[in-house]
Amino acid sequence: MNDMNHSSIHSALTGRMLLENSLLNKGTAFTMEERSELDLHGLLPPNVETLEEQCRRAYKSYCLKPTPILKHIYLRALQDTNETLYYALIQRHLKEMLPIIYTPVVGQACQRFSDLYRRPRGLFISYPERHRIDAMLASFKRNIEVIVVTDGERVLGLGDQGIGGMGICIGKLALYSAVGGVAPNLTLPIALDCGTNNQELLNDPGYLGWRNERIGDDEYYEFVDSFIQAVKRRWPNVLLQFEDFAIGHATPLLEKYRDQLCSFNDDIQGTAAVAAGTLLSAAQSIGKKVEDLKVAFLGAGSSGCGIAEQIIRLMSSRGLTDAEARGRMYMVDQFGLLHDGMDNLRDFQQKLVRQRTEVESVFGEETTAKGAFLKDVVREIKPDVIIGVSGQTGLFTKEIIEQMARNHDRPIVFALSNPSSRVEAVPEDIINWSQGRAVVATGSPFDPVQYEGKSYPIAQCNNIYIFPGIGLSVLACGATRISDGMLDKAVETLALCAPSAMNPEAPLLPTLDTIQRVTCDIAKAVAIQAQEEGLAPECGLNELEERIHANYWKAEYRRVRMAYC
Ligand SMILES: O=C([O-])CC(=O)C(=O)O
Ligand SMILES: [Mg+2]
Repeated sequence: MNDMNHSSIHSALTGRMLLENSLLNKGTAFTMEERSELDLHGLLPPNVETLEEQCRRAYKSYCLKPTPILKHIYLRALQDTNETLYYALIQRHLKEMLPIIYTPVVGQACQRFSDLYRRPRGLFISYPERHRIDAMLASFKRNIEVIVVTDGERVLGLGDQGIGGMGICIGKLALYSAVGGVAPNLTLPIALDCGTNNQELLNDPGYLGWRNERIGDDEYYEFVDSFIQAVKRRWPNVLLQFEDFAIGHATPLLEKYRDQLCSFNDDIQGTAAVAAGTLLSAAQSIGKKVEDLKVAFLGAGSSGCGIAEQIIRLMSSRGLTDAEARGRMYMVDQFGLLHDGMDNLRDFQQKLVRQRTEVESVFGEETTAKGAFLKDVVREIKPDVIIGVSGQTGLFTKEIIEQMARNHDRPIVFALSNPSSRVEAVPEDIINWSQGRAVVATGSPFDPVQYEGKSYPIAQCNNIYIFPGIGLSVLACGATRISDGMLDKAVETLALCAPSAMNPEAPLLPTLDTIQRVTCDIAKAVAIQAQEEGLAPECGLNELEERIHANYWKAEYRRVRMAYC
């Protein structure tokens, strides 16, 4: 049991060194007693503040920062100075600060990572230093329970950002703590520096990563493998989240390692789970059965195909055969609707393609040869749902949305590419072009849209609704793997928690003021499933609930005492 919420902390550090440690530092909240015991007198202004007072003061400074990226820089500096205050502050202003510490502003922080770099956080493992991985991991004396790792090759929809990908790992882990209650000292962000093919970074004299083109696949897989094996030696029970790997690497890495250590890919499985959960809510709110829907995807990379596979499992759990469910998926990429006559299909696309003969009979030979694009698919197939994971803005055109609105009374439109600058169409346009009838979700946050006197909330269909719950679950129940069954439970639970489950006019996803409670519900459902599958030791429901509660770290100060060695 994790008693860190209540007990005092013993610190071997005193004086200035203690104030430099962001996990232990309380700044002006060190009491006079602590200041005496820990040699802090004179190093702090004399007025002792409460956490609440510190939050008010920090919020004032935050508000003085004129732009989102300056606000981000302020919060990151606070995180590196005093983590308890940082989390207390963002939990009090979650709706306002989430877009600053996470998507979309974190995208800019990744793009400008080297310019903004100030203090060490996390681990940078570069290819030329690959022989030192064990020593690097050993240098972290703490026990680590959750790692988010990236190679920075596909950061959000912003492409190759080299070591700038560290920014997204830091952002994800901040949410593990702020939303999922994973104590920050148990988390570690890692950037695997395999070089970069981003010419701008390579030309930038200030770039802090390894100035080299990305290594080839043979070296790459060997490098990642030595990293994974070192992690398994150092922290065999850690939960490892793969983040923002490029499409060619994401699925092979997931397939190779998901049975070797407790791991999952956030962009494939996390995004898939939140998208399927949101689709279930959307179907309920328009009075349709999810298994009756036809779904077209724009983008058939690892995320798009991951979402399709998750929806197939959802439909199969509701009575469809696997083949019937697959028959409802239409994957479109830059070459058109995927069919089995196409060259260069990736392994993970093979099971999602249509038959060429079928495509030809619907679209004709000429269109099939050129590629049947989303507008053709929407016109001829009349999907109930379009899901954009293309990483490119503007691809949900007025023509496509108007056609969707002609086909269906309540078309479902998910524009999931991140950050906001990459969204397939902005919600305001989707609502206007469909005369207020489209059911809309996006990956990045958007304000509600006003249309003809009515306000339309826009669901943020982002994996933030999933990964913190998985982390909390693993900590509480000790799961050794993340199975498909566990993700299916996250999907069902998310949809059950959606306000639209009670009222079809209400939002499709839980609002942010309830996200911590929803995360605990997801953690519980996922843990029960892990136990049923033999992936976690059995315990009673009460004990499980207690463990979730006990593991939920709270951003509160604890008495710091001197450790006498
Ligand atoms: O980070 C986010 O907001 C969601 C995500 O994983 C991605 O877009 O790669
Ligand atoms: Mg991602």
